[in-house]
Amino acid sequence: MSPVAATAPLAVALDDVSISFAMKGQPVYKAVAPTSLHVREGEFVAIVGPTGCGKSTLLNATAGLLTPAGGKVTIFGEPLAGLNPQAGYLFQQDALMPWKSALDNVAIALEINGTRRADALAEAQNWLKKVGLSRFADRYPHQLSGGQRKRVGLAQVLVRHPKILLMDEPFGPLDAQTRQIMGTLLLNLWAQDRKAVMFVTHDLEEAIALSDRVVIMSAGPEARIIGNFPIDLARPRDTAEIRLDPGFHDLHRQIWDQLKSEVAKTYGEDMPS
Ligand SMILES: Nc1ncnc2c1ncn2[C@@H]1O[C@H](COP(=O)(O)OP(=O)(O)OP(=O)(O)O)[C@@H](O)[C@H]1O
Repeated sequence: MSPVAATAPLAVALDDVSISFAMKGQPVYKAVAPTSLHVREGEFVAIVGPTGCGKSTLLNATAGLLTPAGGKVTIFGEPLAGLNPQAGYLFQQDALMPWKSALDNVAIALEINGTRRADALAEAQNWLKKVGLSRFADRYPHQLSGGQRKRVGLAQVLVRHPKILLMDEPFGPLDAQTRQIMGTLLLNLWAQDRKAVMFVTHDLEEAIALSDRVVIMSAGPEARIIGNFPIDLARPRDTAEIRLDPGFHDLHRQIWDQLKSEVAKTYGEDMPS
């Protein structure tokens, strides 16, 4: 059981979802075999698995960026048709516009939905403050560090108040220390209104430090979810300090026991013993 109440409404229900890719002149690639994943309102779920297994693909199906070959995607009880309007998506790569300041990059997320510019700017300023960047509002992306650009990216997604947050290796390019700082910032912001989160990461420690539940995907092709580990560590958490908790080590050992055999399948004989 995840620490989130089993009675909380379902934000995302993937039921027997399978995903294939057709490429010219090649057999259809069955990336994801029928698999199911339910994420409740207020639940933070991390998805880990070997490289290329289909983690991003599953996130893309939830975002409505691709249509599954089979199964159902249901968002707050409604079948998903087209793009998921409830979801905010944060990718590994920055999605910032280089010709706009940090403030404008956040404000534009509201302006494209019809918010008046003055209101959008005020709200953007408010979010830059929440991510600790008030003093950098006028800077352009190339004048910001990697961690600062991630903060702008986070503000750009959260300013729209999505009910579901889809995060695909969002802190991947950052150094280990900045990743932990970003993790703690994310948890602090998340604690304010507890969105449903699906967080893809290669980093098992990061997955445990952040989430209520870690799910494991098997190696592809025909990957599916094969492990489900509730993370009952106390909140609020500091993502650096929680790693010193004995409970953290127990969870890491249990989950890695299952994950390592999937990782080994991906690397075959190249896997160091
Ligand atoms: N548009 C596409 N066309 C063809 N194959 C694709 C496409 N997108 C993904 N794939 C394949 O589907 C599989 C799953 O890809 P996906 O990006 O979801 O994996 P991942 O688990 O997120 O990988 P990583 O951890 O390396 O980011 C891979 O074998 C990939 O090559």
